[in-house]
Amino acid sequence: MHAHPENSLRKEHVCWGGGGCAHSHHHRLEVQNLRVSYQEVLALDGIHFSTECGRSIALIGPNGAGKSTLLKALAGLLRTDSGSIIWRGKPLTRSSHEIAYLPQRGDVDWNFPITVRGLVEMGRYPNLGWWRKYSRHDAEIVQRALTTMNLLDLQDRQISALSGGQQQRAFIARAVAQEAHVLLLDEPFTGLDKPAQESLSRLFRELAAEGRLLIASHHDLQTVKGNFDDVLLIKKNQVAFGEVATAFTPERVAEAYGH
Ligand SMILES: Nc1ncnc2c1ncn2[C@@H]1O[C@H](COP(=O)(O)OP(=O)(O)OP(=O)(O)O)[C@@H](O)[C@H]1O
Repeated sequence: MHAHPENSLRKEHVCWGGGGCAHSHHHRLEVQNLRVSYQEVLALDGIHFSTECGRSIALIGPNGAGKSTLLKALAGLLRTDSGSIIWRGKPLTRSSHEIAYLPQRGDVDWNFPITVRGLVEMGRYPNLGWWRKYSRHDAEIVQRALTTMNLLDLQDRQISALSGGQQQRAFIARAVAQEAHVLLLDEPFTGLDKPAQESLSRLFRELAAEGRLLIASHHDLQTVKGNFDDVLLIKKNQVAFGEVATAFTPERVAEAYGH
């Protein structure tokens, strides 16, 4: 059965989503000694961390540090050279509907002709086998995602006719409809004004409280504290990982940014 977001309990006991979540176990994501390269360019090396549903992680590092690469690798979209990504105890070898990836704004064709509802409905397709029709259950989940993300009034709008904040919300609604446990977001705050950033940050807290795992690349060092539980600092290699309060020190930031 599918857990309703509104039924989700306390974050230390609950993983969001359907089935198999014993209260004594957490859905864990473990990354072990990950290395990724593009032909001769080594983009990531020695990335290793372990986390669980209910956390939000800021992925920080200078330009070219490998943030997008790591998010794509976690989404199962890239071939890795070595190391492993273990999701719920099993190696992740390809993309999973439990893990949703939201690309950088610049990588999305916002003129693609699709309505908000159509985009959110796309979230159901990974769950549909070719033999199964889009059901009333699917429609309910889409409706709930649109409601949760406050998009009901905008559902018939083309995504090209939305503000940046609304576009982000529509993409997150798609991930919610997908019943993703893990949300990988590439620079979700970029291009949003203050109110939209604040509402997105509130939404992140809610999604984490529901028991989802959020990993977002982030450029604004001033807003890490308060918006995220943990930080993963990288510069091709891993510089630090841990709770923001302890791992996000000026020394580590200087190490990652090289000054
Ligand atoms: N398709 C590609 N082919 C070759 N090299 C690539 C490719 N994509 C990324 N790279 C290289 O891999 C490294 C990591 O890039 P990545 O985009 O992951 O960094 P990033 O931390 O997301 O950067 P930014 O903050 O600028 O978005 C860089 O050296 C980049 O030039």
